[in-house]
Amino acid sequence: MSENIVWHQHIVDKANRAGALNQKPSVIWLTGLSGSGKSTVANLLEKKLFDKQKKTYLLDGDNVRHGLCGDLGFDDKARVENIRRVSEVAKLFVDSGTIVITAFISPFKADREFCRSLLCDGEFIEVFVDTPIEVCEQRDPKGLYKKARQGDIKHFTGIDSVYETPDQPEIHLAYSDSESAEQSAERLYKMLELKGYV
Ligand SMILES: Nc1ncnc2c1ncn2[C@@H]1O[C@H](COP(=O)(O)OS(=O)(=O)O)[C@@H](OP(=O)(O)O)[C@H]1O
Ligand SMILES: Nc1ncnc2c1ncn2[C@@H]1O[C@H](COP(=O)(O)OP(=O)(O)O)[C@@H](O)[C@H]1O
Repeated sequence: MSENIVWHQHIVDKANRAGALNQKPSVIWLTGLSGSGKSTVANLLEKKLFDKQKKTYLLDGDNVRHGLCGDLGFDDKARVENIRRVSEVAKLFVDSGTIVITAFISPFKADREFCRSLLCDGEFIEVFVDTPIEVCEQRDPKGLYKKARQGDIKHFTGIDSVYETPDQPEIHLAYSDSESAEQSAERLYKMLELKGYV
């Protein structure tokens, strides 16, 4: 924290904003390997919420790395800083009353827990997009696994960079041939409804 700073209490607060929007602000944190389906499911979920007039924002690794985190690479230190910045941004969005969906590999448990620690109880929902690396590599939507195997990309998650599996995610999207991305998004949406977030 910077020195000599004083927190300003604003007249309009998170509860006021959330009340006006008739929703419970939260962070739906999708984590998983590259190609596991985070962006696809996150997009479909945001569309479902948007169609119900909910105020949402989707923070996606590839996109955030075009701007806010464009100066960061993929070694461990850079990934920690990436998730630290994203967590702080997510917290600001929650303060604005928004339902935030994030799609970052976020390979380290401590960093995911850091985001949880910034928020109030129940505001952080960890979703483990648990697709085996063999399936991700087979999909290889951006051709990155191929490049990583050829040695053209260093520190690639699951190949020469670690992914720490969540121990107790709020939601576990276990890979199955029979559950489509649309069905996974619907399952997440129903959970949000059931638990009173929307
Ligand atoms: N070395 C390496 N390892 C993993 N991923 C890589 C790498 N280099 C580039 N990319 C692309 O960057 C996307 C992951 O960015 P993230 O910000 O989500 O990563 S992290 O949370 O900081 O680990 C990731 O996006 P997704 O495939 O959507 O996960 C890739 O498109
Ligand atoms: N059940 C599923 N859930 C999510 N993605 C799936 C599923 N089945 C196939 N896919 C495909 O897998 C790829 C996942 O890519 P993407 O969503 O970019 O993953 P990530 O954001 O985790 O890198 C997409 O091409 C998507 O269409």
